[in-house]
Amino acid sequence: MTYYQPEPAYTHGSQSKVGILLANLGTPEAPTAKALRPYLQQFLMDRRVVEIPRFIWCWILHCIILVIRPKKSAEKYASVWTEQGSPLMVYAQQQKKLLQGYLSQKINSPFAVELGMTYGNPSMKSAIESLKAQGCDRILVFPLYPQYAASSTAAALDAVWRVLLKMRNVPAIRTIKHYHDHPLYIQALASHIKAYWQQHGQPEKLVMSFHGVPKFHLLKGDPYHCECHKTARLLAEALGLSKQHYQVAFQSRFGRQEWLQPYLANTLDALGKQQLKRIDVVCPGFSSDCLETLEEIAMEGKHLFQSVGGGDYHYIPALNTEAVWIEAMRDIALEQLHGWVSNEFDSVNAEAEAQASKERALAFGAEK
Ligand SMILES: C=CC1=C(C)c2cc3[nH]c(cc4nc(cc5[nH]c(cc1n2)c(C)c5CCC(=O)O)C(CCC(=O)O)=C4C)c(C)c3C=C
Ligand SMILES: [Fe+2]
Ligand SMILES: [Fe+2]
Repeated sequence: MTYYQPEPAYTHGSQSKVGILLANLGTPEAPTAKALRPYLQQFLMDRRVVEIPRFIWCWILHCIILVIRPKKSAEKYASVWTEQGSPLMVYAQQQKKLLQGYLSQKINSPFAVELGMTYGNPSMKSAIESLKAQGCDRILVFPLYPQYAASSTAAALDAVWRVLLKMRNVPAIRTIKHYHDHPLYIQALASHIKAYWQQHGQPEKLVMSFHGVPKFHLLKGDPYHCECHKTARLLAEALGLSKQHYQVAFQSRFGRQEWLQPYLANTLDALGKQQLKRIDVVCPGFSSDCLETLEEIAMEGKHLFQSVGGGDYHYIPALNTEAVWIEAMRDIALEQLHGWVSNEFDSVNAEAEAQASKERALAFGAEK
């Protein structure tokens, strides 16, 4: 017996690959209370997600939350479940396949893409083991969260570190912390929204809704709140929206603590009472649709807004498998893979560099 996992056989001279590990949250296996229980238990036992002291939290979680919530959440999941499974999983698998294809047109050296979930399956362990079995000794971790939050991004990275802690032959690791202000991400959002408006017309107001976190995370230095606001500002600029034409809100409050404000429910209530003729809601922090967008925003939100006098309500789908988004993912990954893969960008850069140095040499010669 050894503490460290057995390794794939090491062979001299084998070509090493680069792995891209798409990291996402995870989702239950089925829309049932039975499947929700272990998922919620793993999720809500994570200290990154709930920071209440363990002895109090274990009691609350097991005696109250895991008794009541699985059934309620299962009903919500059932309302968005597809024939292929949970929307989050379906989109994440499609994103993985598409990214693999898009990258293969740009990368000349061997690479592999895998999907790993912080909670549930495919686990981070299975994803990393699969990358290693395919010969990857360098891995880029690409969280599918544009804005950094300790409760999402750091939780995903923790799940990666936990796997590595038990590994004898640890791969080199690079991580993407965030891309909330990356021009390609902002452009992808803007062109996706513009295309939606071309087809469906434009609203009086665009609500940009982000997943919430407890307010004390912000007070203790989590940059998530600021990153959400920066995304919103850049997106509004790219769409040419002035301040009165958009609003930021935070959704999915969990528990009794104060969360980031304004709450989406209050925002929709106020906008509905103003009897706006039409609002659109978009969730820029979700790279794919999931329970939180399809049920809470597209269904519950619409009901809230219209029940107090609001007019038309459109939910603009997440980026999902839009080509602009997969291209953005590819190019964000390529920036971070610099020096690890050979690609067209490198040859373009190499050509530009060669040309620049030729010009410098000529200029130097002329000066002399
Ligand atoms: C931006 C990403 C996310 C952050 C930050 C985040 C923080 C956070 N979430 C909870 C509690 C729950 N979230 C749940 C679902 C869920 N959360 C995210 C993303 C972020 N969460 C996604 C994409 C999803 C949907 C998953 C899916 O299967 O579609 C749930 C489970 C559903 C339910 O029972 O309501 C809980 C619980 C907390 C407490 C938190 C920050 C502290
Ligand atoms: Fe969440
Ligand atoms: Fe802030």
